[in-house]
Amino acid sequence: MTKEIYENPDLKKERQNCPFNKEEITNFLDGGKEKTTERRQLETYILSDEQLKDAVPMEYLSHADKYAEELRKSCLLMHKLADSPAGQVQTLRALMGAGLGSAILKEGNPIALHYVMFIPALMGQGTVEQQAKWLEKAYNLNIIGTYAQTELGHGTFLRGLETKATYDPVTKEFVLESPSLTAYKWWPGSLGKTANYAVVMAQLYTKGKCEGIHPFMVQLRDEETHEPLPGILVGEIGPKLGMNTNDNGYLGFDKVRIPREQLLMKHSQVLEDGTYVKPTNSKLSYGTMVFVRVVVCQDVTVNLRKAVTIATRYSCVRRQSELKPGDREPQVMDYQAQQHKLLPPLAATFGFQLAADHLWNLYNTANNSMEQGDMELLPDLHGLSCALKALCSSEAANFVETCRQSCGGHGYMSCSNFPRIYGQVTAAITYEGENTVLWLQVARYLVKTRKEKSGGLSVKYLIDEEKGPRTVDTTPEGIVKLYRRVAVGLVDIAIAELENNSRKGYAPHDAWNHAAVHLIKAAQAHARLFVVESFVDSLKGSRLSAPVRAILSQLCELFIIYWILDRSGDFFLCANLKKEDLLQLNSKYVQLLAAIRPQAVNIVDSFDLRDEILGSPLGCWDGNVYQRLFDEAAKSPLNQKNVHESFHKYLKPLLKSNL
Ligand SMILES: CC(C)(COP(=O)(O)OP(=O)(O)OC[C@H]1O[C@@H](n2cnc3c(N)ncnc32)[C@H](O)[C@@H]1OP(=O)(O)O)[C@@H](O)C(=O)NCCC(=O)NCCSC(=O)/C=C/CC(=O)O
Ligand SMILES: Cc1cc2nc3c(=O)[nH]c(=O)nc-3n(C[C@H](O)[C@H](O)[C@H](O)COP(=O)(O)OP(=O)(O)OC[C@H]3O[C@@H](n4cnc5c(N)ncnc54)[C@H](O)[C@@H]3O)c2cc1C
Repeated sequence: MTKEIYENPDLKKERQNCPFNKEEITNFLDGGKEKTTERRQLETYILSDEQLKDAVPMEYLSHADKYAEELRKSCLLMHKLADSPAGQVQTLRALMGAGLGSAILKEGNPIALHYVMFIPALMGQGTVEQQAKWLEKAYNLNIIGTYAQTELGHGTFLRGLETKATYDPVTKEFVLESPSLTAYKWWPGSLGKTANYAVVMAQLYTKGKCEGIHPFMVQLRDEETHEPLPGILVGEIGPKLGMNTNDNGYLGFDKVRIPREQLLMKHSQVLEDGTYVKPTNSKLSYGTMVFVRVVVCQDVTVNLRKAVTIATRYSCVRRQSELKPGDREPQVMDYQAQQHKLLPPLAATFGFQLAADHLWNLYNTANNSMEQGDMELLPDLHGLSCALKALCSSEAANFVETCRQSCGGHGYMSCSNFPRIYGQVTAAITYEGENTVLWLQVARYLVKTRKEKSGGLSVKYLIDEEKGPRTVDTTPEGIVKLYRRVAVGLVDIAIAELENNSRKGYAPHDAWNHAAVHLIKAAQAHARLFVVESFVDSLKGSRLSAPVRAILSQLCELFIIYWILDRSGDFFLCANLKKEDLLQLNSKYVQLLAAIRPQAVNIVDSFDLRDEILGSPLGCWDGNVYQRLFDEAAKSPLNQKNVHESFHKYLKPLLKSNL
């Protein structure tokens, strides 16, 4: 007899009469039907492997056992690469990301940095000969590497890094030293116990002169015994807010000698006699970070998609309180307040994905031209990658926390998966460039462009400023113009602040520091303009059926209005917005909440996120929330016996002690 598949009746009702083809949205997000098929095959290939399932929930393991268990699964995943139906590159991309990879390696991937930064650093910083020497070993996992840049005393200020690499022309070697405790590398993933090699970023000294930060290939551990090599002091930094098996570690050097050829010399060189050959652009050694910032935008979007799916399905299963006196308790998704919490992040997942796709294309174009020696696109790529990484990570972290809060007490359970999702997304605010620092990098680029009237495609609006009447048109295209006016206006306000500070007699660095609040606002407005424009333009340019276009256009309109209502001061200040315009936008916003509400479950179903990837009893497709919560509670070691042994040891004596 076929087992009746349970489906929560409320979810079942939500799914009836869906006006659009969910598969079409799935294909749109995957990049085509073939990509969807490939992804599903890969997910089945990985998720059906019983050896990759956790015998007990990771929460109940020790720090060391969590690491060992995640390393076991991570190594097993690497063995599965060869037979993957999706090919190595696609499979690795999926396994290193926030979707399929996190479904298996819930506490973090001990070898993530090998693929996320070590290999990209070898490719981006190594000569053809150096790539030939090490890349094959890296791809074959004969060596495991990390990217060791941040130190105990410095993460942001790269020019302040202390690790030294001094060239010895007699032996034709570099001598690596950590001159102080603060010079110890601190944070690199996979460094604690896993990696045996690292690309180490160090201050290069030759002929008595410091030539700045450069990348060095360094062996850390013996390839057979895994013992640290002489002069290498390495270990793990301890528990963190999340990602506790990413194996973040520390690394100190006590006069470690490496051959000259282990300076990665794609962009700059040191000749045998110690002569330094400069790069065409001194920031090319920062290239690995640019690549990862671009990838971070996609990863935080996947995490946000998971959080929104969990919260949306749960909000349609959960019935609470009384809307109409005497009526049955309503689904909490029927409260406008709940829609206001969940539908903007739902819309944001599309906006961030489309912007991230746009940035990825820019990265590939820029990288190809830089490979030919053409640096023209680098400033725009740096500015945009900083802007989008900072915006997507901070907005996604806030939205994930809102999703967690929207699920009440059950959202606070570890098994809800919100703590892990939040731990992953909030880390992205800090790593790959702390967001405030990146905003200031963006502002530097905007001010320079506005003043010099020259810059890349993403800042063209600062050069060819639109002329004509400053009317307020609240169509999507008209709203993009409002965002553009705000972006220009806030840059001009920041520049006026800088000039005002200079007139007060501030030195340039003080004038800059005392304008930081305005500079950061201008940078954020620039980033929002990019996302809004990508969202509107991508929908205009896409071939979609009328029903799909209708729902995606509603989501787009909701999202671009949401940010106006959230930042209305900027729009009053710079975009000629009037009170009546804002009231009109507010009523449009609540109309859109009501219009999208009936399709919320169908939209998150279109994300096609398997239960194993969501990893949450609150968000399962069938909506069987309460039974699943109970099943999770039953796994607690404390529930294995009615009376825990500690009662007899501690509580009973207390109860009998008549204090
Ligand atoms: C904050 C930074 C960028 C400051 O760098 P600095 O050398 O001090 O440069 P300036 O601020 O003086 O700017 C000079 C000039 O250079 C341009 N520029 C800066 N960075 C880049 C770049 N990456 N690409 C291209 N151009 C760049 C800048 O625009 C200026 O141009 P002008 O024309 O205006 O002169 C730097 O210190 C920095 O990047 N800090 C952040 C460090 C960071 O990101 N660390 C990440 C470590 S790895 C990690 O976190 C891994 C995580 C694990 C995981 O991802 O899983
Ligand atoms: C989960 C995780 C994984 C990581 N993995 C790696 C890795 O694999 N490899 C690696 O090398 N590093 C790694 N890092 C380190 C990470 O790159 C740094 O933490 C990050 O660059 C921030 O630097 P910091 O920690 O020195 O913070 P700081 O820069 O000290 O930030 C402290 C405060 O100072 C402020 N601040 C700093 N400079 C300025 C300024 N110029 N203007 C205004 N405010 C400023 C910041 O905004 C922040 O509020 C990781 C970090 C985390 C959290």
